[in-house]
Amino acid sequence: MITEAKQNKQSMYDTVLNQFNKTADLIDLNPNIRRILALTNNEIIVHFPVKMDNGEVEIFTGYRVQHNNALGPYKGGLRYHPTVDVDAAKALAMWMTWKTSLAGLPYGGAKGGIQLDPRNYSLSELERITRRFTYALGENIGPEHDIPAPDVNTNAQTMAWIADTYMSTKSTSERSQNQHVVTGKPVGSGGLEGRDRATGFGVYLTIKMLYESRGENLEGKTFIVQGFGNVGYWASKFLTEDGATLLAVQDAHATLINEKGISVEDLFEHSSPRKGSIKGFTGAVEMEPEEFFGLECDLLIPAALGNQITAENAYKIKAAVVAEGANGPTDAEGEQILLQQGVTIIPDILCNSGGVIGSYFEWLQNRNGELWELDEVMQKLEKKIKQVFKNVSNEVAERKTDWRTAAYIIAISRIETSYTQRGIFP
Ligand SMILES: NC(=O)C1=CN([C@@H]2O[C@H](COP(=O)(O)OP(=O)(O)OC[C@H]3O[C@@H](n4cnc5c(N)ncnc54)[C@H](OP(=O)(O)O)[C@@H]3O)[C@@H](O)[C@H]2O)C=CC1
Ligand SMILES: O=C(O)CCC(=O)C(=O)O
Repeated sequence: MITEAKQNKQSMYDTVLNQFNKTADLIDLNPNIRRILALTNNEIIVHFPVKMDNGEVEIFTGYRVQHNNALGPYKGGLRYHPTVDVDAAKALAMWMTWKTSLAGLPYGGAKGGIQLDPRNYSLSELERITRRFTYALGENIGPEHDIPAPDVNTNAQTMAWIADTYMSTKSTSERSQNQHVVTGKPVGSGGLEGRDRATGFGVYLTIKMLYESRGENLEGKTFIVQGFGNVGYWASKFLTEDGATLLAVQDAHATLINEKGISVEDLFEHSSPRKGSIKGFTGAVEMEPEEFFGLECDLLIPAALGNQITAENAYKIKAAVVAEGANGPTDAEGEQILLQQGVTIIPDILCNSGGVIGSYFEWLQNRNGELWELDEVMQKLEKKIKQVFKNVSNEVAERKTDWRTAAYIIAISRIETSYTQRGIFP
């Protein structure tokens, strides 16, 4: 309902650079490392033709931005959305670098996608578009070089097409060694049990841990969620199973409210066959989209696009906690207002890091020829997320600062240490 970056005064790229510069000043980051991290390593733009169902040829533009690989291969999702452009991909790639570093994963950061609205294409057109995009990217991706994953409007099926296309470019004997060129694949094609819910689980767990650190729990807490896709659905499911109540949901087509609580499973059943849209759900009523952020609730979860919380709406927010399931949902001005209002923001690079941690497990599973069971995955995920949360929480306490600043200090300091240890910069 609210549109992304371009229509806002600040772009996502402005938002991430602002966050980075603030931290670089705070930690007195080595000036050479600062110059490197303020730029992206590679910005790949490909144009490729695809034959549509009606026989006509359409030309698409795809992007892959590789921000930094000081800590390991580039890692990050692919987004299919009309707002995808090089600036959006640059911002999202930078967030991946901070996120993988914060989580202590042996990865750098990348992001990309195609500028299109998938609703305008049939499934077979989307398959052909994805396969041609993969060919066009060529060796710019690879299992030890740059490993894509799902993001907005892409899913396990998209990843299966990419893996299949990429592997088909290899000799028969090398194919199986290339399965980990993407993560988030379907279980049965090298995918990891639990990767589907990993991001939403991380969102839930970080919220739960925050409340626990204050001697509270989720029982009786009310929340609202923007975006009811992979992240919004799974986060809502885990939260309601632990006693919280979902009051309102917003997607690109509707904003729904039910003060008695919305059934997450019923809403999911309703939305799945409708290409994800929640519109028309009878277990809630439609409300004005502009009133969504101002609803009385304990917790707000933006789980859709970037730059949604801005100077125009932040002052309306009543929730005491904002848990960033989405990447970059709060711009610099929005954040300033929230902090002044005493709102705790669980920052994206911590809150939604369960996804890339799950991807790391899938990558290891494929690399080592193993099959991990769901219980094992969820236990490992929980342990890792708790560890990352604790690190940030300690930094918050030590520095007496907000959660994003604390998370950025850890993430950027780790990259600085790596460059320094390698002796590149005195
Ligand atoms: N998938 C993952 O593992 C991870 C995702 N993220 C981030 O989480 C966010 C959501 O990703 P994911 O759940 O995978 O994406 P999905 O494509 O599964 O879902 C996106 C959701 O956002 C909604 N949405 C899109 N545009 C708007 C808008 N203008 N206003 C309100 N709602 C809107 C969509 O509604 P509709 O269906 O009507 O278009 C849909 O409900 C993104 O920021 C992504 O980068 C972060 C880490 C990992
Ligand atoms: O799973 C991954 O590799 C990355 C997921 C992603 O795009 C993100 O965390 O924003």
